Amino acid sequence: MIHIRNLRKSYGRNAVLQGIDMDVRAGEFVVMLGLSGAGKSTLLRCMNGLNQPDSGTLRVGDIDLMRKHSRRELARHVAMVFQHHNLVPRLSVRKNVLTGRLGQTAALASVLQLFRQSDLTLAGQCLDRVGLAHKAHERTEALSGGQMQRVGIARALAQQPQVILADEPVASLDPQTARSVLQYLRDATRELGIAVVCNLHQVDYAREFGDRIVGLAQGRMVFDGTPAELDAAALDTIYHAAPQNEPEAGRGSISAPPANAWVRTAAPAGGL
Ligand SMILES: Nc1ncnc2c1ncn2[C@@H]1O[C@H](COP(=O)(O)OP(=O)(O)OP(=O)(O)O)[C@@H](O)[C@H]1O
Repeated sequence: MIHIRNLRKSYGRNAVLQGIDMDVRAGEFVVMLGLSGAGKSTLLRCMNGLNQPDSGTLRVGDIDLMRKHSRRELARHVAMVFQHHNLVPRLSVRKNVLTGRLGQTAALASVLQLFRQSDLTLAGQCLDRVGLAHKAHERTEALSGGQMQRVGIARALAQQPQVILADEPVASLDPQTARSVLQYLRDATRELGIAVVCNLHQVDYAREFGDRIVGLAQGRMVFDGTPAELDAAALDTIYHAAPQNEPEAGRGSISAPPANAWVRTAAPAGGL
């Protein structure tokens, strides 16, 4: 579903992605972990066509993102769930979900916000999936933060994408609400066979919800394994990476891990 090879992206002299190799299959829930600045959002934005990589291979479904492609074409494949959900507060919940259809609606109908009956039915089904069908006609601003994020998920599902990219979708939520939001996301994507890549800062949630966990450090993938394999040594590799070109004694290989491999080091005293 997602195919990435030797992907590189720099901002000026800042080499943010330094040769990422990654494949994500349909129905797989991949959680991406890493320190702030590791390059997680940049990688998601490349997958969503918002950032243009410098070089490498990046395909989502049958779209080659290294070549010219239309936003509408990409919207049929990729949906995004944002940390701050990016909903329009004064619109109804259903209208916000329907905006997920705009990329696939004829241009004039989009401008006039005319939707087919099939789109209205789909919006209802997507809201039902996140347990909010009864809120369809309420103004979105009246919802709680967790409910708004569930509307954000429903909007992403309404795009009928092959891939959902979620950038810290539960960062502003309390633990109980965060878990329920991730559960809705995981259930919906499993049942629909959608591939998910989800950036998180919470290791516990990564273990609980990820089928697979990917760790980024300084623009390189330094871990790729199951939740069970994410032990203290792996966490050390992800979160205590030495600055590039300045390897610490005994941890030299982390600044240049072999492609698509991860490096075990001694667990830090006290763990994370
Ligand atoms: N538009 C931009 N212009 C210049 N530099 C950028 C831009 N976007 C990101 N960067 C830089 O790229 C690096 C990686 O940023 P990125 O947001 O991808 O990290 P991250 O792992 O998602 O961090 P966080 O967990 O804090 O969101 C950082 O050094 C950041 O300053």
